[in-house]
Amino acid sequence: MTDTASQPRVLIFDTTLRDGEQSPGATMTHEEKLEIAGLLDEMGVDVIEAGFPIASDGDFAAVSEIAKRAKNSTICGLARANLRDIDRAWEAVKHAKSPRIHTFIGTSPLHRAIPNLDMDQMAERIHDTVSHARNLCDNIQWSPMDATRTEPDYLCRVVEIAIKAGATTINIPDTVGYTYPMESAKIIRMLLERVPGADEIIFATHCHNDLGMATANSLAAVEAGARQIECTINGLGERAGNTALEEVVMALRVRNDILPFRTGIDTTKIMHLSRRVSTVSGFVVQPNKAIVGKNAFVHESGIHQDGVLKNVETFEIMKPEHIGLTVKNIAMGKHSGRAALRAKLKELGVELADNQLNDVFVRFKALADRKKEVYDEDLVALVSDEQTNDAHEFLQLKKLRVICGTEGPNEAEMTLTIDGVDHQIDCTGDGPVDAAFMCVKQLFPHSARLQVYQVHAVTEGTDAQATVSVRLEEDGRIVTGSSADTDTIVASTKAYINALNRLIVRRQKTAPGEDTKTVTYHG
Ligand SMILES: CC(=O)SCCNC(=O)CCNC(=O)[C@H](O)C(C)(C)COP(=O)(O)OP(=O)(O)OC[C@H]1O[C@@H](n2cnc3c(N)ncnc32)[C@H](O)[C@@H]1OP(=O)(O)O
Ligand SMILES: CC(C)C(=O)C(=O)O
Repeated sequence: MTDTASQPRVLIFDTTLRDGEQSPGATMTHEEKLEIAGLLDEMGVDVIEAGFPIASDGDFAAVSEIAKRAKNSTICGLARANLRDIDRAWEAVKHAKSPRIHTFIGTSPLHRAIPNLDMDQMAERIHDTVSHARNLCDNIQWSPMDATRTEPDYLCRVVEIAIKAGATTINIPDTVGYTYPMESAKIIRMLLERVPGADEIIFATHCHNDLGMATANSLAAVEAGARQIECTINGLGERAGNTALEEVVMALRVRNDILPFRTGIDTTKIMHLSRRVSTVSGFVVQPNKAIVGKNAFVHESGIHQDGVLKNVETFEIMKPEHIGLTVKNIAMGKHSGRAALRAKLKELGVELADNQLNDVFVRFKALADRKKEVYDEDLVALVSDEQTNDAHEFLQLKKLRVICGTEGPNEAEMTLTIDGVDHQIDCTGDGPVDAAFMCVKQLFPHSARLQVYQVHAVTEGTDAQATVSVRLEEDGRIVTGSSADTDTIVASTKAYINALNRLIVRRQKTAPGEDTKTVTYHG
């Protein structure tokens, strides 16, 4: 085990609430911002950029409240290079135990042209605004926006001016995600070598992910001497997003052999924060997202499953517990092999001889060809005596037609196959989903209560697939069902029926109140 205590510290600056919130559609409520800030503070984030106080009264109120509540983190407010913005940012952060003002201006030729300032005029503006900020607060961060497309000589010149005017952190933004790792490192090295006073301040890196290199560029900057990484949870941020906090923090932990730097982050809080940010921002984390994607610790292919069962390190470079994920799933599907099937069944309390396992394996593969994911209940059904020759589902939706719209009543006409026999009914309801669910209830009476009903669009557009998940509860037994279809009503009905089929299996396997555990693989 490496002793990291003596390693140089890299500060983690989280901008989920400022740059992250700039993701189109990611607006968070006041309460949500306070909650996320509280979690970031608890996790050990060094600096929280809580917002852009001049942008709106809402932003001002959130930054002020976060500043008052923060226990450990420095609270930072963003400001353009003008006195009004800077004063407003100070008003918002000044009650923090540790306040910071972050002021910026675009220094590249393209950005200098917007306010129509020449190099000298811009240099003067930087001097004046940074000096003004420093008169208010002794913790000042300055950023030359679009630094990676700024002429190197001019970048050195303005960084020197900002340091002389009192900036304590100089952030080098790759605003448009344009740089690549060697260049990112080169810029930091150049500034450290050429700018007088550079060794007395902290250099930060703020990368965007337009070319998918934000994490690599941030780590390269650290290797070259940057000691603050700006990042967001789940990589949220303008356009393709920012450097993902979870990626840089875990990279520094996992590759501490070649990146010998420490952070103050309690990595076991990562997963929870990722889920909360995803929920409050409405930005679903892609399943294959590094570290926090739902597949990041899931092994579906037989060879991988066999490997992790024998030695988890064969296919995992970090432990799920390190990010606060205590269990991980082995997803049973068409690519799974015998080793995984045996392990899953063992968790369900089923031990089979080799020949029995082979039989079950053949039927499991046939089922997996028809179902995207094979659930615990499906496996239980596969091996049970009464269903040995029948992997078909007890309830099947055969036909559904709905009539809905502005004029009521909403009506559903359904044919449901129950244990191989077709049954038909028409029902009305409060909306088409309610009418369809009513048909199922009439044809297959049950006392299960709908606890959760969730609809997600898989893609954009009106032809997008809807994925629906439902959770039912009956006598303490809880089952979930899900389905996807381009028709939301069909997906909803199938998800409901899917849950009922699992409930039927569950009823046969457990007494009321005695819920079976979810099949999971503990690494
Ligand atoms: C790279 C980044 O992420 S930078 C941060 C970007 N974030 C945001 O813009 C989110 C919040 N922004 C807002 O709410 C609004 O844009 C506001 C309130 C800041 C300004 O709104 P408005 O006054 O209507 O200006 P508008 O948004 O149309 O244009 C931006 C103005 O800021 C100026 N500006 C942009 N950057 C800077 C800067 N660093 N320093 C000084 N002025 C700047 C522009 O030149 C433009 O000025 P102009 O109106 O005189 O031409
Ligand atoms: C304000 C600055 C740091 C920024 O967000 C960027 O340049 O991307």
